[in-house]
Amino acid sequence: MLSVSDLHLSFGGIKALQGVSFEAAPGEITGVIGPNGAGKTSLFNAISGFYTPDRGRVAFDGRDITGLSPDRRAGLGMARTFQNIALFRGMTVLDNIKLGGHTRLSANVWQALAYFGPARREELAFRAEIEERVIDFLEIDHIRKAPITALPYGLQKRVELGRALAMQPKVLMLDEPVAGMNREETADMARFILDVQEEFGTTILLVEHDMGLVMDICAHIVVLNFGQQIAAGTPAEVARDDEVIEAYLGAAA
Ligand SMILES: Nc1ncnc2c1ncn2[C@@H]1O[C@H](COP(=O)(O)OP(=O)(O)OP(=O)(O)O)[C@@H](O)[C@H]1O
Repeated sequence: MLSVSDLHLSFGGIKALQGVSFEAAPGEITGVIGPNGAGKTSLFNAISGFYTPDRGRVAFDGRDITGLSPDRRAGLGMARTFQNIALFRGMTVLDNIKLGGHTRLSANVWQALAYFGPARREELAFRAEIEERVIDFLEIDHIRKAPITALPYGLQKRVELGRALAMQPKVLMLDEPVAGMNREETADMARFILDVQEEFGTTILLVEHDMGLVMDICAHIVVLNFGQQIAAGTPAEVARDDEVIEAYLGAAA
């Protein structure tokens, strides 16, 4: 479904990724973990097309997409959320979710906004159906007209997930979906992520610091440290890996 091979990316002298290779299995949740600065967000940006790797390849559905723009990748069925919520804060929940269907999360957002005017009727009806499904699925009907700024943080993150789902992605990339959440919000989000996987069969790639969540919901985990992939396997396998333990203990020290 989604695979990266031998990805290298550097910023000046900093080697953010040094030969990362793995495959996100179809319909499964793959976690990417690692201490601060390990390269997780850089990896996400390279996969979604915001950064161009110095070397290596990103493939999606058997096709090499390394050179494609984020727009084109989104068009193929890749959606993502961001570490810092990237919603239109002055707009309502519903309008943000609508944007998921219309935009490809890119610099072309204004073009997408203009689309609301001349859009074809059937297209809009079809979109509206998807939007309603997403709203229902994420249990956010009661806040559909609320501006984003009026919502607690946990709900904002849920709306951001909704916007990604409105794109009907084949691959959903979640960058720290529970960062900053309290326990209840985290449990809710975990349930929604599992429901997405179960109901839509979506392939999910997850970067997250909350180790409990990663261990609970991921089938497969990739561990990065200083841009290198130091381990990969099931939660149980990586949890007992000496190099992983060392990396985390080192980071905590
Ligand atoms: N745009 C950038 N310009 C320069 N350096 C960058 C840039 N993005 C990331 N880096 C550097 O690349 C390395 C990897 O950073 P990255 O944000 O990918 O790590 P991370 O694992 O996501 O960290 P965190 O868990 O703190 O979010 C770090 O040393 C970081 O400072």
